[in-house]
Amino acid sequence: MTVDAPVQIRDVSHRYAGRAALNAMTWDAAAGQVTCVLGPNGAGKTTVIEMAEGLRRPHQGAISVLGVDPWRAPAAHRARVGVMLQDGGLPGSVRPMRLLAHLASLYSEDDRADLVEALGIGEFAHTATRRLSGGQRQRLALAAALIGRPEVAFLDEPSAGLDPHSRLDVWDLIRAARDRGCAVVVTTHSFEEAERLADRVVVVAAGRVVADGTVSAVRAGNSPDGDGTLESAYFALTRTARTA
Ligand SMILES: Nc1ncnc2c1ncn2[C@@H]1O[C@H](COP(=O)(O)OP(=O)(O)OP(=O)(O)O)[C@@H](O)[C@H]1O
Repeated sequence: MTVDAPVQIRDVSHRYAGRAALNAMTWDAAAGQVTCVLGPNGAGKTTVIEMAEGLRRPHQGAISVLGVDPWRAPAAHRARVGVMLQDGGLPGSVRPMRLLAHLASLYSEDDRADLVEALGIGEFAHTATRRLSGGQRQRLALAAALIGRPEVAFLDEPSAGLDPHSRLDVWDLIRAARDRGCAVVVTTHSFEEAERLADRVVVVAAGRVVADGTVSAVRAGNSPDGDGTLESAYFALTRTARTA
């Protein structure tokens, strides 16, 4: 854990209607790194990410994003943080080019053309968002999250449902964001995605962190002979949490 990490989750607990969803969860995401958050359905990934995005307030614990509590953050803070939600959250009647032009106008730096090129958005740039395929919408949502070169990006399953070419494009873009210093937080159910992208993985189960480290450290620490796969480590870790 580092004092100056742009994303700091500290002892965060949360309940929905009396049922625990997060239980003293603590992890960080560092600048210039991709942090992949893995965990079974219902483990608490979306809940904690929504809190870090300032959309939900924890019942206990503290969250800091770029040094401020995201729940109380001023509008200027939001311009420094990119968000890609699982359901896209895109307005249906707007055309991609118009949406990206509007978003770019909110930032000092206009990197629209690079994102359109990198994600192949040109081929559907003038089609209403509601008429786009799932994968096209996904690519547009990623461009919307990364426009303006945010310092922190929260990407919820960014490559889910994409064809193999688009997945590679998305991974390249995420690496480029990391290489320019962005703290990128990716939630995923894909071991391949985590192995290819993550500088660090945080495995959560039943609202708790059950492993946190590099892919190789998590692999080595959670297989009997120390050379298992991330997948086998994940199953060992999440099985333990389920029966705990
Ligand atoms: N708005 C809500 N009201 C009540 N319970 C909720 C609400 N949102 C989430 N939960 C519950 O909190 C727990 C954590 O849910 P969360 O969506 O954070 O999990 P997740 O790890 O993101 O799952 P998935 O992989 O399916 O997206 C689950 O038991 C879920 O049913």
